[in-house]
Amino acid sequence: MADRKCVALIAHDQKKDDLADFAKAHETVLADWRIVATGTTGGRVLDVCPSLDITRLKSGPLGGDQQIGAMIATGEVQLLIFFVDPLTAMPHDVDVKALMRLAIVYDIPMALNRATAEQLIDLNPR
Ligand SMILES: O=C(CO)COP(=O)(O)O
Repeated sequence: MADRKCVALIAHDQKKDDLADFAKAHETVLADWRIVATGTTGGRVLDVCPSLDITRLKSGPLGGDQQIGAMIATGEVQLLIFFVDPLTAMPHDVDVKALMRLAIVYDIPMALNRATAEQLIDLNPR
């Protein structure tokens, strides 16, 4: 439904289990959102929450982060939940930074770890 807000879900490889667990724990709340996700992350979340309305974009290193950044710029994404791995070098680090930058530029709520996501998921009006 077009009137539902849209959340973007992304997790780096070492954080995908954690994001899938987070999504399962908040499945009822997430069911009220439209969801976009980078390719692999979206697949992992759908494995545990098959009923969720998730649009899978490209994988992060292949442009998925940039797709979500563009959706933030056009006002299509209102919340970013991105479980970042700070201990692994990423070939697409510039894309990750660009995505975070656009979330700041457009002043949307952005959770970069689970503790913050746990706070935001309940605060945001749906
Ligand atoms: O790399 C990512 C974010 O920077 C995530 O992409 P995937 O969900 O496709 O693994």
